[in-house]
Amino acid sequence: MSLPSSQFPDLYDCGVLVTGGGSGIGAALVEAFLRQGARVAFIDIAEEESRALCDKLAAETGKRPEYIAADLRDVEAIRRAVAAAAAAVGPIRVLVNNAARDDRQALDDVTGASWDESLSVNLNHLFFASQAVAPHMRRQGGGSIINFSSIAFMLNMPEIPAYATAKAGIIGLTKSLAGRLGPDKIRVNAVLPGMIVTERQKRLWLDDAAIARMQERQCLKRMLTAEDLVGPCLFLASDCSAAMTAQAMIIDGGVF
Ligand SMILES: NC(=O)c1ccc[n+]([C@@H]2O[C@H](COP(=O)([O-])OP(=O)(O)OC[C@H]3O[C@@H](n4cnc5c(N)ncnc54)[C@H](O)[C@@H]3O)[C@@H](O)[C@H]2O)c1
Repeated sequence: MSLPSSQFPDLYDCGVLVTGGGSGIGAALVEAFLRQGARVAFIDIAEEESRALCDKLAAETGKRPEYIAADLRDVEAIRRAVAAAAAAVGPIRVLVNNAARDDRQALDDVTGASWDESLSVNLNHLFFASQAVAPHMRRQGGGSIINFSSIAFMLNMPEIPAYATAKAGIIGLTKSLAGRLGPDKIRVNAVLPGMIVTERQKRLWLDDAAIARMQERQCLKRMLTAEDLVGPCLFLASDCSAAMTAQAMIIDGGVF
């Protein structure tokens, strides 16, 4: 599938920050916002992959996103990265909290440290990136924050207890931030992807049988890809969704 052709004029020249933009869905979003004419920065821990993405997009689109290397598990690093992003692309009006890591773990292998680490890579940074970006959005009279949750927390997936907990927590976080930031005209919404077949997912977790089983549950009988998240995220970022906040949008081909 290719990127949707729709243009959102209010995203032109707009400062956008995507976390985990170096691969998968985040990379598709970095490209999509660039193609809208936005000024795009992204944070990622995977330096080689991220720099390769910047080179590829610069060659293909004539525009280079700003890559900021940082570990989102470190709150001070988040604050520095958001400041660096704003210095590079100007005031941030859209934040996409996309980064995560869906490691599998057997129940008996979970420790206090591994549980905390999972919440720090899958939940905590969404709050701290939003906190760091809020003053920039306030100064511009508003903004849009998009939080990546997952339908995984509504399925019986026994091997991802901390990830599922984080993804459920993101719905609560979204509601709370939307209430706190609404008076500043900052909207906060969540997206819940279904099974999105990326290279990483195929390499680590998904075989043909798992993909076929999920398609059996979907209303739409096709594989979903990273590009399927682009239209919903552009819509939530743009003023087309100006009255929409505190919502959770499921993009799963009709599993739920
Ligand atoms: N792919 C799916 O099927 C699916 C389904 C539901 C929800 N989601 C959600 O969508 C989002 C994107 O998923 P994806 O499949 O594209 O994932 P991905 O693993 O391909 O991309 C995640 C990115 O985050 C980066 N990252 C991980 N830990 C980091 C850290 N500590 N600091 C900075 N960057 C870090 C990775 O390097 C990577 O580039 C995630 O929030 C995921 O939970 C994905």
